[in-house]
Amino acid sequence: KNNVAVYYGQGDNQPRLKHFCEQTTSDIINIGFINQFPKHVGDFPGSNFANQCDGTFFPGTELLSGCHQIWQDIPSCKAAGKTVLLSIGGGSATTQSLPDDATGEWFADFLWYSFGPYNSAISSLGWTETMLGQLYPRPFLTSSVDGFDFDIEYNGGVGYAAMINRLREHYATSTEQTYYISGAPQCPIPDAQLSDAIAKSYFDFLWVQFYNTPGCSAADYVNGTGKFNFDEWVGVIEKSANPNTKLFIGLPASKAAANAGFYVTPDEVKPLVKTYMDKHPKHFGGVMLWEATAGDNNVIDGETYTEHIKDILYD
Ligand SMILES: CNC(=N)NC(=O)NC
Repeated sequence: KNNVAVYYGQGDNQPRLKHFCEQTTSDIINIGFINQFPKHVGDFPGSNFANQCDGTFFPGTELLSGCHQIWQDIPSCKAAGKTVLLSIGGGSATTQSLPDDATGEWFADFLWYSFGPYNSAISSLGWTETMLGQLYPRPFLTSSVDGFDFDIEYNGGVGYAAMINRLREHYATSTEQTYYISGAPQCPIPDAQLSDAIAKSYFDFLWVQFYNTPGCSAADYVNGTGKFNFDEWVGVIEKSANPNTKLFIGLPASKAAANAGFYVTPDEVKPLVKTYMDKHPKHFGGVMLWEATAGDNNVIDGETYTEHIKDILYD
C-alpha cells in the first residue's frame, strides 16, 4: 500500500487538524514541531504549532500547554485510520542539537511519557512546576501519538541513535499498538544529521526531502540536471539497521512551500513517481508532502495537489 505522508502544524493560516483527518488523501500526518531540544538531562523541550495553540506555556518552559484543537482532533485522525506522528526539529529550529546520548535518552523518555500512551502514574494532566522532576506534562492531554518523526536539519547527528533506541525500548513495552519512527533527511548522501541514526537505529519510514538541495532533487530529475538519487537511498537503507525501511519521495506541495526552483507540478512528477514505484516495489513507501495546508490550497484542474499525488500513486 503506497502512502501519502503530510506535515501539519506550520501552514499559513492552517485549518485545525480535523480538516485533514476528514480527507482521505493522507495516510500519515506528521505534526510539527518540537522545535527546541533539551540542553541537558531534566531540561524540557519547546514546541511550536503556529496558529493552533492559545499561547500558554507550561510554567517555566517553552512547551505549549494550550493546543486544544490538536488534542481534540488527534483521536478523530486515528479513528479515520491515519497514523499521527509528532515531529521534532523542522526547518526553523536552527539551534537544535543534542549535547550527548544521555540527553537524547532523556528526550526520548520525555516524549514517550508526555506524548505517548497516557499513564496517570507518571504524567499529570494538570502539570505544575511543583511536579518538576516527578511527573511529566501532557501537552495533548490524554491524546497520544503513534510515534515520532525526526526532521533534523542542523548541527550534526549526536544523540539521535541513542534517542531512537531508547524510544524503541519504550515501544517494546506496549501491548496496545505499534509505534513508529520516521525521518526526513535531505537528499545528499550521507545526510549530515541522520546518517548515524539511520545506520544504528531502526526507522520505519524515511521521507527524503528531494527539494531545497540542488543536485539530487525531483526538480533535477524533471529538468534533466543533477542526479536524483532515490536508487542510492535504497542502497543506504539496505545497509541500515532496518533494511526494510519504507522510502518516500518528499516533495513541496506548492511553489511557495519550497525554495525557488524546487516545485514540480503533478504532471511533471508523475513519470518520476511511476518509475521509482515500479523500480523499487519492496522499498517504495509513497510520497511525503511539505506541507498539508500548502497542498490543500494548491488547486490544479479542480483537485488539490495532495489529491493529484494520491491519484498518481493509485491510478
Ligand atoms: C525548510 N525546511 C523544510 N521545508 N523542512 C521540511 O520540509 N521538512 C520535512
